[in-house]
Amino acid sequence: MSHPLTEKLNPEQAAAVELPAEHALILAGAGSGKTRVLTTRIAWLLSTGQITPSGLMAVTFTNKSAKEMLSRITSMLPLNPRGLWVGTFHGLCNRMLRLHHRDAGLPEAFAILDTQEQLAAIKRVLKLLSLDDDKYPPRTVQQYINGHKENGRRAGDVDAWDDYSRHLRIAYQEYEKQCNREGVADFSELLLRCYELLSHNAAIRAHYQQRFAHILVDEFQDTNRLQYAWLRLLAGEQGAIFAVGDDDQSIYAFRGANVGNMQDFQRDYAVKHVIRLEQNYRSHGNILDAANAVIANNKQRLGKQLWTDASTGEPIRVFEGASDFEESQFIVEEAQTLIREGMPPSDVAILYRSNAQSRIIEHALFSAGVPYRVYGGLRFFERQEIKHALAYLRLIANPSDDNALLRVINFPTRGIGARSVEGVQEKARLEGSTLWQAACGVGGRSAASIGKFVHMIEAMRNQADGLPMTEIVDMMLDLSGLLEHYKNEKDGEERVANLEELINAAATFSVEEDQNPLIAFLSHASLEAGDHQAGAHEEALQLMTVHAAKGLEFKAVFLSGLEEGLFPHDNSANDPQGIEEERRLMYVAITRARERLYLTLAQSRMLHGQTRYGVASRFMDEIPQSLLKFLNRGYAPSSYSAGTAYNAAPAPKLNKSTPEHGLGIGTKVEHHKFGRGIVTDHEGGATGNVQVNFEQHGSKWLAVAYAKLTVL
Ligand SMILES: Nc1ncnc2c1ncn2[C@@H]1O[C@H](COP(=O)(O)OP(=O)(O)OP(=O)(O)O)[C@@H](O)[C@H]1O
Ligand SMILES: [Mg+2]
Repeated sequence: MSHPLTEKLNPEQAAAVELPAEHALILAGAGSGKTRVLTTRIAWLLSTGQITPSGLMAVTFTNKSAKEMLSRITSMLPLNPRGLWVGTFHGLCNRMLRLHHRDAGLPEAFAILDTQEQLAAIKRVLKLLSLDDDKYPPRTVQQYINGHKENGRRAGDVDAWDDYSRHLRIAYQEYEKQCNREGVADFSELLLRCYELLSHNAAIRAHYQQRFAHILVDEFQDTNRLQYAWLRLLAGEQGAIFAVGDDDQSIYAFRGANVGNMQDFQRDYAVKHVIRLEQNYRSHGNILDAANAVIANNKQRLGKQLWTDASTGEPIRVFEGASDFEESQFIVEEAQTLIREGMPPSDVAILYRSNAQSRIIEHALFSAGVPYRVYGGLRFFERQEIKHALAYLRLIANPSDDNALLRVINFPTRGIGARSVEGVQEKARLEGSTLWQAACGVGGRSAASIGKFVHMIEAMRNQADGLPMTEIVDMMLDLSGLLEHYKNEKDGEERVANLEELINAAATFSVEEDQNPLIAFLSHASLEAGDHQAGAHEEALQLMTVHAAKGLEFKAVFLSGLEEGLFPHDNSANDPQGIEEERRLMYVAITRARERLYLTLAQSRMLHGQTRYGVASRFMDEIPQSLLKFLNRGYAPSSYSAGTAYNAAPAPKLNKSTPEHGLGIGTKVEHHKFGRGIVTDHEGGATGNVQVNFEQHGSKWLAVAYAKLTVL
C-alpha cells in the first residue's frame, strides 16, 4: 500500500521519494516535480521515523526557494522549521561558522561584506599597495579573488608568473590579511572558510558526518567545485546524498558552476539510482512548447523532453513598446488588470535579465501605487540610509569593522575631516591595528572630535546589551543622529520612511534561540534579499532577475527586455558557450509561468545613462509563431530575423525539407494520448522534435524518438 504522502505523485516520483538511504540523482526538466519530490522525501523520511529533524540537511540556491522548501515541508508535517538545517549554501555555511567561530578563526560577530563592500575593501588594499586603478581595476581584482576562492584557492595557492600576476597575488594576500584583521568575510569566504573548517578539524567534521545521515540538494546543476567538495566532506562515508537537477537549467557557469558535477557525482559515489521525470505539472501546453522549442537549439544537452497533460492554454502574449517607459507602463497596467480580475499579486512576477532593468519598472509601479517586492537584488539593504544604519549596527557588534567605521565616522557630519581620517588610517597602518584601535588612542588636533565619536559608539555598545532588536535599532537611529539628519534633509521623507521600515524589519525578523539577535539580524541583512518594499506581510507583486527566479513558479509571468544585448546579454553575444547559457536562462524564465506568459521588449531604452536602440532577442524567433499573440503593432521593422517582420502573422514554415524520419510538414499523424493531428514544424533531424497541431489538444512539440507517432 502506498504511503499517504506519495499517493498524489506519479510512479516515478513516488519511487524517488521512497528510495533507500543511498545516493541518488534525479535528473529532470523544469516543473517535473523535482523540488516536490525532494520535499516529500524529507517529510517521508521524518514521518516514517527513519530520521529526526536534526539528522538531515537540505540545501538550495536562493533564499526564496529555501523558504518555499520549508513551507512545503511544514505544510505536509507539523514541525518547527527553526530546528531544520534547510537553507542556501551561504546561509548554512554562515550558521556553521557562527557556531564554530573560534575554530574558524573568526570573531562571533564577523560582518558579511556584500559585493559593494568587498569592492570598497579591495580599493583600500590597492591604495595601500599603491597599485594603479587603471592597471589593476578594482572589479578585475575582485573577480580574480572570488574566482580563486570559488575554486578553493587561498592567495598562497595561486600561481604567478610575471609582475602583473604577482601583484594580483599580493593584492589577494593583503586583502586576506585585512579581512582577518577586521573580522569580516565576503560571500565566497563563507563557503571557503566553512570548507576549511570541516577539512582541518576532524572532530567537527565527524560531528556533522554522523549527524547528517541525509543530505538533499536542489538545483544540483548549479553547484560549483567548492560547493561539491563541501557536500562531499559533510556526507563523509555514511551520509546519503539525494541530488536533483536539470542540466538545461544550469545558469551559473559564469560563476564557476559545473554541470560536470552531475557526472562526477554519479562516478564518485557509484550512484545506483538515477531517476528521470518527464511529465511537467506546472505549465500550460503553449508555455511548455515555447520552452521546449527554445532549448532545442542548444547543442550541449543531456537530452530529455517534457510533456504535459494540461491543455494548451492561452497563447503567449507579446508586447513591443516604443521605449522602455512604454514597456513598463504596459506591464504595470496589465498586471493591475490581472489583479483586478482576482489574481493574487504574489502570483504575478516581473522578470528581467539584469538588475539595472528594474529601476524603470519599479518607478512605474511606485507611481501607480502598486505594492511590489524585489527579490535577490538586496535593494532595500543597499539604500544609502540603510547602509549607514547597518554600519552603526555593525560597529555595535564589532568595532574592528573598518569598512563600517569609515562609512560613518563622519556621517552625519561631526567635524572629522578627511585629513583626520587619513591620520587614523596612517596610525593604524604603522601600528598594524584596526582603525577602531587607532581611533581610540588618537591625539593631536582631531583628538576631541574623534574621541567623541569613539565614546558615542561605546555608549551604543553598552546600551545595546540585552535589548530586543527593535530597541537597538531605535536607540542607534537616535544616538547616531541619523534619523535627525534625514528629517532635516530636504526631500528626506522617503529615507526617513525607509529607516522606520528598518525598525519593522527588525520587529518581524525571527531569531533562533541560540543566536545573538544583533548578529543574526546583520547576517539576515547581508544574506537575505531586501523584501521590505512592501510591508512585510502585504500581498505584493514579485520582481526579480531570471537568476533569482530559478525554482519558483507564478501564475502569470512578464518577461521584460527581450532585446539583443540585454537577453542574450552583450557579454555572451560572441561566444557559443555563452549563448547556450543565455538560452538556458531563457528556458528557466519561460518555465516559471503556469498559465500566462508575456514577452515584452522596447525599441529604445535608457541604460547606464545612454539611449540604446534595440533589436528583438533572437530567442523570440526560436519560439514557434503559432504560439504567439502580438498585442500591438510594432513600430519599426525588427531585424531579429532577416525577412521576418516582427508583426508577421503566425505562418506555417513552408520552406523546410522533409526530415529523415519522414514526418514532414503536413504529415497526418496519431499519438496514443493526444489523438490525431498534423505536423506543423520540425527541427533537429531524426533525434529532434516535431510540432504537431492536434485536433483535440492543440499544438505540441514532441520528441520524435519518444512520441511513437503513427503516420496516417
Ligand atoms: N504528481 C504531481 N501532481 C500534481 N502536481 C504536481 C505533481 N508533481 C509536481 N506537481 C506540481 O508541479 C509544479 C512544479 O513542481 P516542482 O516545483 O517540484 O518542479 P521542479 O522540477 O522542481 O521545477 P524546477 O526545475 O523549475 O525547479 C508544482 O506546483 C508542484 O506542486
Ligand atoms: Mg525545483
